[in-house]
Amino acid sequence: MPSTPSPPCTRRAPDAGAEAAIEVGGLGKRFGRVTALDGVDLTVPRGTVHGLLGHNGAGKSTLVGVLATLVRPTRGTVRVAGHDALRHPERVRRRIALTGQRTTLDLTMSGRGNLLMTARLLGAGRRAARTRAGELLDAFGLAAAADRPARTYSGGMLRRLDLAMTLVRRSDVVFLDEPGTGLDPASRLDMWDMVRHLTDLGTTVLLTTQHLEEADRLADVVTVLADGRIVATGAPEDLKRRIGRRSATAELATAEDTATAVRALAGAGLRPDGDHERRTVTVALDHDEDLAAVVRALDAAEVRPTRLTLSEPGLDQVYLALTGHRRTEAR
Ligand SMILES: Nc1ncnc2c1ncn2[C@@H]1O[C@H](COP(=O)(O)OP(=O)(O)OP(=O)(O)O)[C@@H](O)[C@H]1O
Repeated sequence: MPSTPSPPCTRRAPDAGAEAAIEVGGLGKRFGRVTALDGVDLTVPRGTVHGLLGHNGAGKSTLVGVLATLVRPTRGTVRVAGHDALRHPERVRRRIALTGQRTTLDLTMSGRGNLLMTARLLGAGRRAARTRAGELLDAFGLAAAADRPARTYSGGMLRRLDLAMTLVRRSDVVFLDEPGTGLDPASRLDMWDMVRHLTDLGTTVLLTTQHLEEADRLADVVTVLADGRIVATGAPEDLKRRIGRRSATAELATAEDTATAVRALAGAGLRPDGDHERRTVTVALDHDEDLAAVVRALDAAEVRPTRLTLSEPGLDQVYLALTGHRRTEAR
């Protein structure tokens, strides 16, 4: 755990005055006949977490590759951490960190040893390296295990050490790929806390994830890419409000009740979706008055649901509505 953990769901207001950490305009990238990015405009304010969502092949890795100066775009402008990434990629590289799901740890060495070695390789003096390693071990809740070989660490501890390794050099922008993947629920929450903690230190995080809960919990703003274009961008709550739908689901006692409920709700001008096998009927609540209409229609038809549940829209639903793709869970 970080020494001063931030609440996991703190949302940050963009700092309008400050220069954005990432600014991309009219970005295009073609690989032969494949258009991987097609006119992407993106601004990420400093000190925020930005979630990048998209189906397989949507262009996420290409976009991160361009931002991290690993892929040269076909057209467009790219500024990262205050530098033009196309004209001065080396300046950008000094200000960013990129973590994948592969760990580059030496498991025979201790956590401290790994951090010290990386700091020294990056040119830090002995004392500066020790100080930085100590800070990171504290911040990532690894101080007690600092001098044990990393092979004795749990999966969650290794992921934390891996993230700490990418932060040995202080970076303005950190690119993270699915930080919660492969962790048990408690370690995943710890990891999310840790990512939020990065923004407390002024770091900007661009998070690529297929896990919508991760994006929902972590990101101040989410951008949804589909086929190389941005199809939506906004705070998760805004996207859910704008694109998602509330719905009510009635569970019925018998197949006959289910059929009656579907008829009654359709007769009331609603759009029921009956699942006769499960004996449920779901109705999208497009208007404020629709919930009352559901109850009235069922009552008038003398159908008594065994249960009536209300569902608030999730990011899953938003994603599906925007991209037509179901998310692929890799967990
Ligand atoms: N080096 C390359 N050569 C040819 N085509 C490429 C190359 N890199 C990416 N592409 C293509 O560009 C498109 C976008 O790929 P990209 O890897 O950016 O998507 P992604 O959203 O990261 O997908 P995933 O979630 O599967 O990693 C895809 O059609 C992909 O096949």
